[in-house]
Amino acid sequence: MTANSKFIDYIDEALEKSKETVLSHLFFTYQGIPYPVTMCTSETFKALDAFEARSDDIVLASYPKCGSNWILHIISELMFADSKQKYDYPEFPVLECGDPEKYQRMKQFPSPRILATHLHYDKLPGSIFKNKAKILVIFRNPKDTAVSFFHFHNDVPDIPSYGSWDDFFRQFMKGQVSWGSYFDFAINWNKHLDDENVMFILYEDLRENLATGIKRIAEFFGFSPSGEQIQTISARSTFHAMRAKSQETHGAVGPFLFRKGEVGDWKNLFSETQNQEMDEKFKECLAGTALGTKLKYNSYCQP
Ligand SMILES: Nc1ncnc2c1ncn2[C@@H]1O[C@H](COP(=O)(O)OS(=O)(=O)O)[C@@H](OP(=O)(O)O)[C@H]1O
Repeated sequence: MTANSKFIDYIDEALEKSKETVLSHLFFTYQGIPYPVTMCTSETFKALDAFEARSDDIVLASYPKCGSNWILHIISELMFADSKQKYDYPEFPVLECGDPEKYQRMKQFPSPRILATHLHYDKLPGSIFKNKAKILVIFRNPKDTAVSFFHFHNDVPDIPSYGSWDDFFRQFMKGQVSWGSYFDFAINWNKHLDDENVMFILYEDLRENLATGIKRIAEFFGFSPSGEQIQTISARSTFHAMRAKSQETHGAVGPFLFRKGEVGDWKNLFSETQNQEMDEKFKECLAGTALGTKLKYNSYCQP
């Protein structure tokens, strides 16, 4: 990613819009889900219905703050190892963000195109399934996800802040945050983890063993990096390596986006009552499900 890429331009534009936006005006609702007015519009959502996916598109699906920029980086490294061509981000990679004409422009882009998305499964454009694009879905434990989301709002100077962690927690649990409820997102995906062309990856597993995760991702998308290339990509994809380059890759927001990259940071913010409330919600929504097991909640969300 270069300093002049569309990626940084788009983030800077969204930050500029955020400066003039107060929290009470940050969201608009489209088909029942709140989205930030600084990044999404209903015109773009309508245009998205007609988006034509390709079978070789690389789809990266995640709820916000579950590591999408990490996976994007790994994929672009794999593409570089494969073809020696840098993926130049001709467009901001989050499919649902941007102007409605972006889908027309995207028709001209060479394959493979990288499509990141925070959309819930049932809001994804039908052509992704019809044309059998491969989808990598990345999940992170809900407690660290919430904490990362809160800090993003409250640490980035131009993004509307919440009054306190307690305020944010209340809204997160109600799903009144950008891209809606973590739990609805998870319930929706739970039914599709074994679908053809879908692969699941857990943030915490990737952190535990980056090289193994990169190998799995490469195999899924049909890249064949050598052992040495896997090692090089792993070294370039650690939190510290990515944070060190974050201003270059993501502009002013970089150091806030690559904040801590830890597992268990929730222990610094969750009260006993909030722990119990989220444990109950997890039980109600995901306990005993395939995704509930894959999230390893007892390992990552218990004190
Ligand atoms: N390499 C690497 N290793 C470990 N963790 C990493 C890495 N890259 C990004 N991150 C962490 O991912 C969190 C941001 O998630 P997203 O990229 O999905 O954010 S966004 O929704 O696109 O804004 C954010 O988490 P927190 O640090 O907990 O806030 C990032 O630090």
